[in-house]
Amino acid sequence: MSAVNSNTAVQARRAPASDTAVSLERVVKKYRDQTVLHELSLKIKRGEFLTLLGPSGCGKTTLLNLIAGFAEADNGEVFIDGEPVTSEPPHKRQIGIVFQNYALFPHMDVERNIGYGLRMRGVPKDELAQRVKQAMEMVKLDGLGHRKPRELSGGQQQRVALARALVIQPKVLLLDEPFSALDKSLRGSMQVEIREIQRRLGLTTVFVTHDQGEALAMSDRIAVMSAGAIRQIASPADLYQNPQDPFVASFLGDVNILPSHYHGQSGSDIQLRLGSALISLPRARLVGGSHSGERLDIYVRPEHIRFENLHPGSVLSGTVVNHVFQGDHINTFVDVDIPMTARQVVTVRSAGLGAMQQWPVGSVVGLALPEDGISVFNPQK
Ligand SMILES: Nc1ncnc2c1ncn2[C@@H]1O[C@H](COP(=O)(O)OP(=O)(O)OP(=O)(O)O)[C@@H](O)[C@H]1O
Repeated sequence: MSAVNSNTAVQARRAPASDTAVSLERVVKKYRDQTVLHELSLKIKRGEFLTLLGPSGCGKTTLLNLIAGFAEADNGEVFIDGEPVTSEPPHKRQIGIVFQNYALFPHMDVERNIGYGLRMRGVPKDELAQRVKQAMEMVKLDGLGHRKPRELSGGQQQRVALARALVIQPKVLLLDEPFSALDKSLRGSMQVEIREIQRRLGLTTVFVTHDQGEALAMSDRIAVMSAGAIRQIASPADLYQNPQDPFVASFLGDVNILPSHYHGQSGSDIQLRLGSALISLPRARLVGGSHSGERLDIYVRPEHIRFENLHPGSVLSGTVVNHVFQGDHINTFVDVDIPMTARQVVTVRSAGLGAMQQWPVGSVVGLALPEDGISVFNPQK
């Protein structure tokens, strides 16, 4: 047998490398009598950029702290690279972290801040200097090595924090709301830069934010959290287009909620009564089951509704009450009368100025709903 063949044989006997970098299994975290995470399970793939998105207080930072080792689970297990680390202290987990306030050491200059983790690990001086230099180049901090944090801009401080996290060659990078102290334009460019570095290094990254736009723009997958649980985890496009939960649908982008009633089924379609109109949708758009006459909420995003000349078959009709110019799109508010339920204002989003010119305030319009881009939820379930 040749050397190559025997090598192959050895590899074949080995278990295939898992594509899971971090795994949490039924973790529970309590603070006194408050349960902050409820038997939460999550698998983070190697090299992916995963975002924890949710409103304030839903448990995002707590989850990050369990991965980092700053907090210990009351129940359940945390694995990194397949090894249980639930009781391991933070310094044994090989994790890089960028905190919201960066947490730089004020008395150390940039180089010493970045080299801190390597000094703690006893890395020899020459190698340390080399790695600090590389990290500084990567985050574009060349020439600022001898400045103290107070002599840096917010964006530069963030670069130091990022370099300090990257220089230890972490198994996982954790980012806890790292952009919140930056102004809007800097935030956008740092998002792009961090994502480029992360991709180049193939670095498994967990990012915490409560900013939907940031999550949609940056992530391979988003885990939407509320009240200590993950409601849905999927790619940004899938979450936006196919939410499986009303909370997810309304947390990720604007949505109109139209009250309807289940009418019946025909083949692979369901029929809903919306006011006096009967509409047919693919069965797959309804999340959960329903019975005849039961109330169902139709969730439709503003950009999926179309204006039409009012005609007897129009699903919805209403009066334009306002146009709001937003630069790249216009939001038009239409006061809609849904017979047998209630009047409500529906938002329609369109690109360009066409809708504003064609349907001035006061116009009576018809509104068409698409089959795609609609989700239907049973509010009783
Ligand atoms: N050390 C602690 N002691 C007691 N309660 C805590 C502690 N840390 C967090 N909590 C509580 O746990 C819950 C979840 O907090 P956590 O910081 O994880 O939420 P979050 O989603 O990160 O919120 P935010 O977006 O505001 O940072 C909150 O109700 C919070 O008050």
